[in-house]
Amino acid sequence: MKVVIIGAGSWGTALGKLLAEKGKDVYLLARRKEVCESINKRHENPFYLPRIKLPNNLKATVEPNVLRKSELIVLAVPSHALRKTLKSLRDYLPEKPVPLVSTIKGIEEETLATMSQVIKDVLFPEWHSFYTVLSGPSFAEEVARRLPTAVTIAGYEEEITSFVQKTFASQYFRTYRSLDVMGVELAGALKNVIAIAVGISDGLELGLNARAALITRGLAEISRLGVKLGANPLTFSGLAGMGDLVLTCTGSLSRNRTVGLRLGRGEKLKDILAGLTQVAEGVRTTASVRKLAQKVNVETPICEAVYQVLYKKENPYDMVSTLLSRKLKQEFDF
Ligand SMILES: NC(=O)c1ccc[n+]([C@@H]2O[C@H](COP(=O)([O-])OP(=O)(O)OC[C@H]3O[C@@H](n4cnc5c(N)ncnc54)[C@H](O)[C@@H]3O)[C@@H](O)[C@H]2O)c1
Ligand SMILES: O=P(O)(O)OC[C@H](O)CO
Repeated sequence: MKVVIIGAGSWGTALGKLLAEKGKDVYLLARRKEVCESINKRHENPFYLPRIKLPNNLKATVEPNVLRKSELIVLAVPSHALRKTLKSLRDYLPEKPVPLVSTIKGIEEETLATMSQVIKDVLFPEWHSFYTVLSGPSFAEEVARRLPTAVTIAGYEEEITSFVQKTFASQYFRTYRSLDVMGVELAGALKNVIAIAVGISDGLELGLNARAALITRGLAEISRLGVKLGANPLTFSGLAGMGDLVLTCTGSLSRNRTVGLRLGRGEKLKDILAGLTQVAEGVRTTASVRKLAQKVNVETPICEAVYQVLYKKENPYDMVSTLLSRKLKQEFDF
C-alpha cells in the first residue's frame, strides 16, 4: 500500500516510521529539501525527530506528484497551514478519493473550523466520507521509540474507519474506533489550551492540588463546549479526551505544557515563540476557542484566563486569582 504523509515534522515522521515498519510504502511530503535529503540518505530526521533511526522504506520528497497514486493520505501539518496546504495540493490528488487521516490538533482561527470542516470546504464532496481523525495520548518521540501507545480513530463511515484502524494498529500502537469526529477533533484541540494553563500553574509552583483542579475543571470546560457543538459526552472520558489531556498537561515532552511552564517562570511569549522549532498548537487554539465559546455562549473560564495571559499580557498570578475568585457554583451544570 502506498501511503503519503503530508508534513515531515515530528508527528508525520513518527507515524511514517510506524507504517513503514508495517511494510507500507511510505512517502513524507516535506517542504524542505534538506529534510528529504536527511531522511532519504541518512535515514533520520534531525530537524524534527532527532536520534531516531528511520526504516529504508520511509522516503521523503518535496514533489506533490507523489500523491497521484496514493492509497492512503495522512495530514500532519499545523492546523493554521492545512487550508493553504490542501489548496496547493488539490490538483495532485488521486482521481478517486482514498482514506484521509487527519492527525492535526487545532481549530482554524479565522473560520473557527475544525480540520474536518476545512477539508469539507477545500476538497470535493466525495472526499467527505473518506475522512478520519487520529487522536489521543501520543507523543511522537515515544511512538518513534516503539513505546506502548493507544489512540482513537474517528470517522463518518464504519468501513473506512475500520480500514484506518487496522492500517495503523501494531504491536505497540493500539487503535480504537469511534464515529464521533466532532468530539475527537475538539478534544484534541482543546486539551492544548488546558496544558498551557497547567504549565503556567506549575511554572508558578502552585502545587499538585492546583494541577489536578485545572485538569479536572479543564475537562469540564472541554466537555461543555464539545457537547454544545454536538459531540458525544463519552468521547471526553476516552483516549482523545481525558487520556490526551492528562498526557499533555503532565508530560515533560509536551510543547504546549512547556510554553505554559516558561510563561509561569516569567518569560515573555514572544521570546518563547521565537525559539520554538516545532508547533505549539495551543497558542493559536486559545484564540479560536475563545471566539468559538463566545459564539455558542459556553463558559470556558480557564481558556479565557489563558487568553488573557497570552494575548492581553495579563500577569500569570492574576490568572490564578481571577479563576479562584469566580462566583461559587455547583460542580455540574446538569
Ligand atoms: N508531535 C507530536 O507528538 C504530536 C502528536 C499528536 C498530534 N500532533 C499534531 O500533529 C500536527 C503536526 O505537528 P508536529 O508535531 O508534527 O509539528 P512539527 O512542528 O514537528 O512539524 C510540522 C510540519 O509541518 C510543516 N509546516 C509547518 N508550518 C507549515 C506551513 N505554514 N505550511 C505547510 N507546512 C508547514 C513543517 O515543515 C513540518 O513538516 C499538530 O497539529 C500537532 O498537534 C503532534
Ligand atoms: O507536544 P504537544 O503539547 O503538542 O502534545 C503532543 C500530542 O498532542 C500529545 O498527544
